[in-house]
Amino acid sequence: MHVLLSFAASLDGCLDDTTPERLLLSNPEDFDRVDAARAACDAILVGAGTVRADDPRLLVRSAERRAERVALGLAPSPLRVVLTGAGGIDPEAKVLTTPGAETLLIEGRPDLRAVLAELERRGVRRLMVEGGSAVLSAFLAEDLADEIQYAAAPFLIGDAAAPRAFGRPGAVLFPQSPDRRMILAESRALGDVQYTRYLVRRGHSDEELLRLTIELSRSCPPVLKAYSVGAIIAAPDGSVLSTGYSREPRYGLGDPSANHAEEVAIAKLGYEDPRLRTATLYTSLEPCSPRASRPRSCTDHILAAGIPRVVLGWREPTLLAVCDGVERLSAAGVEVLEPAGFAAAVAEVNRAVLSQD
Ligand SMILES: NC(=O)C1=CN([C@@H]2O[C@H](COP(=O)(O)OP(=O)(O)OC[C@H]3O[C@@H](n4cnc5c(N)ncnc54)[C@H](OP(=O)(O)O)[C@@H]3O)[C@@H](O)[C@H]2O)C=CC1
Ligand SMILES: Nc1c(N[C@@H]2O[C@H](COP(=O)(O)O)[C@@H](O)[C@H]2O)[nH]c(=O)[nH]c1=O
Repeated sequence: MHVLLSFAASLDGCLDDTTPERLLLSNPEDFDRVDAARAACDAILVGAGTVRADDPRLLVRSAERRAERVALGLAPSPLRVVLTGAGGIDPEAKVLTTPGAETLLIEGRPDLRAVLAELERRGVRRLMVEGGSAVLSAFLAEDLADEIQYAAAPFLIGDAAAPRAFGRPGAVLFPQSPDRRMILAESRALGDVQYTRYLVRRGHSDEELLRLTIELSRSCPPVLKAYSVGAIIAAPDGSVLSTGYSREPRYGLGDPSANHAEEVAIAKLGYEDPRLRTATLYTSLEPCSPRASRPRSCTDHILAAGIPRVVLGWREPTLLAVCDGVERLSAAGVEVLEPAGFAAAVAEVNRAVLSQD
């Protein structure tokens, strides 16, 4: 299961102030981003403290997004999950009484791994954890988070008693330490809010890095005539050197709407970077060759950069073009690996492109 933590915090790291009113850290643009993230999940989880403080409904707000979910055969809003310990929650809480989604109340503070196993049993593949402080910290401290979506609000709270995003400094031992830096997957301004997305490293295997390319590919601006692809370039010890995704806004390559994941990841380093000569390029979809939108295909870029090893999630289907990337790379002496078990997830990200006549 993919576990995504989502929160907004002030510049001094607070999730809230100490007044009883709900503090809005996000702006309308950012709340809309959160709404889209909710709509892309199977379940939204919060702790009892958040229900007591905010009394949220935890529903997808946009009628259009609810309709899109229904068209895919899903419930209009994801399953709502509330964790409580000894305290319980008010039976009149909106999360229990507002219609629009099922609510699962998990009582008695079970082990979080058992919670995830239960949700998996119910078919949850993407879980969004929306807070609060104790629950976000617990998921990170127990190394159960795959991704963090963080909105920084342009003000300070300045109150030591206000809840912090991740516990008190020094009080929790987080595995996401300076020795295990997270991967910066996205950062952009949404009005006066800075939105940042990190992917959390939980291993160094080929499969782990390939899985993260698929998560990166979910950032691609969707279009019907091109695939959504994610790419990561990593050193032999698994440390990430660069990332890219299709149509990532990056200039210097030409029209950004034609950008391919692999070329962006390579361009961020430059052909002359010596680390490319021992690196592995991970990509959710076979590198293109030939290419209609630009003279140089991603296969050309990989060969020109001297990258000796490529790991891919899915061979390009014969739909938009006939791709011979794997053959060309192999013929040039590049080691190409295609681990099993990733095709369905890549196809799912690209379902709109693949379902065209
Ligand atoms: N800015 C933002 O994006 C967000 C801000 N917030 C803010 O966060 C604050 C609430 O945070 P907080 O008080 O820490 O509450 P939480 O929402 O993190 O809930 C904590 C409670 O969850 C229950 N629980 C069950 N299992 C666990 C577990 N394994 N680990 C931790 N808790 C568990 C316990 O309930 P019990 O008490 O019943 O034992 C515990 O007290 C509010 O001020 C809210 O406004 C919340 C969400 C997002
Ligand atoms: N205040 C705050 C957040 N708060 C989160 O939103 C929840 C309320 O959602 P709703 O169900 O729509 O009422 C609340 O319980 C908490 O999880 N989130 C953010 O992205 N930005 C913000 O500024």
